[in-house]
Amino acid sequence: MSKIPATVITGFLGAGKTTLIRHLLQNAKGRRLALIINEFGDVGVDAELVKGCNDEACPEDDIVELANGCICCTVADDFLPTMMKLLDRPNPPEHIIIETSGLALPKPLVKAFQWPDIRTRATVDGVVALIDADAVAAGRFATDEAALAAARAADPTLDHDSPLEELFEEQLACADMVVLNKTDLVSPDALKAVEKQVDAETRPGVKIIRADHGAVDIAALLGITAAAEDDLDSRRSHIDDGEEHDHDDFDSFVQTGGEVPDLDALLARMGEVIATHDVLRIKGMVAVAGKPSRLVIQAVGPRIQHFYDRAWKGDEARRTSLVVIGQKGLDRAAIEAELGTVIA
Ligand SMILES: Nc1nc2c(ncn2[C@@H]2O[C@H](COP(=O)(O)OP(=O)(O)OP(=O)(O)O)[C@@H](O)[C@H]2O)c(=O)[nH]1
Repeated sequence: MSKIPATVITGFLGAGKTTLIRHLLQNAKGRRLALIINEFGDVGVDAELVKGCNDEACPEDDIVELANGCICCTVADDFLPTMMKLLDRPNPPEHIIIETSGLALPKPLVKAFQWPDIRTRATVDGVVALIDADAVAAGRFATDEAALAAARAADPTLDHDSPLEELFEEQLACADMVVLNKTDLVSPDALKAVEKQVDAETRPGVKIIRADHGAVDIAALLGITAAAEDDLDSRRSHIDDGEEHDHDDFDSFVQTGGEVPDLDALLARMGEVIATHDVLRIKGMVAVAGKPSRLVIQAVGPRIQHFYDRAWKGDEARRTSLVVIGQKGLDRAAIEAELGTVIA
């Protein structure tokens, strides 16, 4: 029996994983795909957006959400049973795509493919790491040496680099292919510098391809045949050295409310909140007063994007829900108060 290939899509918060997967589904060329989506924060925006594709390549039944925290920490409880269910279907998918949360370490997930129940029936075709070229060029993953020294002085047990840098290294070290995304936002010279920085973190021979809005040819992405689960030792991870990985370095919460009376006021306030509190990511759905459609809002660092995705359904409450993610110490009360002034 041939094994069902699975592709793991990793990459930091907002790198463009969902965008790439939507592109993949829309260009699946007749392949039947199943999707496992793991998201940080429980608003389920990614799954909603992917389901919104309404694509034959991946009907809603083939999209599974894993919302109980990061996939790397819930492998046994969530991921394995989900995989078994997909593999046990009378008509299993041709290829499984797994979107990890932006804070997940890919290695424990790849390791799960060594479990006896899975190993004979599925294989990791490839780990694809998405990189936000704009964020790398802006130095978001570089260590702020002064801040690190101060943190170590305050907590001598601190045993790793900045949490963002750690994830950047971790996700690239596990990759079989890197997609350098958001090339539209950086200059050619900056892109070359980013490529060099990325190349330094990958294993030898790993290909880096450039992309704009995750537009990568499905033939390049699927069918890498890496069997990554057989090659774990070459993929270095901080957890190999016995380091803990419990996501304590990040904080997140969901802010909910009613309608937003003035969208421009919300956008302006979000911009201020992101800058003041160094928020990494905000995403969610907004009920804008007087509008029949719901608004999807996305912020990655200082960049905020929004669009109306579909009409509110008759039985749906017109509510606003935003996931806010930042580094440890995020001032939730202050952010809630500031955003609360523009959400009813
Ligand atoms: N300018 C630009 N924006 C992009 C590109 N790719 C994605 N985006 C935008 O970046 C934001 C985040 O994209 P997502 O695809 O949701 O990122 P993600 O990696 O799935 O995010 P998380 O699941 O929260 O980690 C969205 O507003 C996208 O429209 C790109 O190539 N260029």
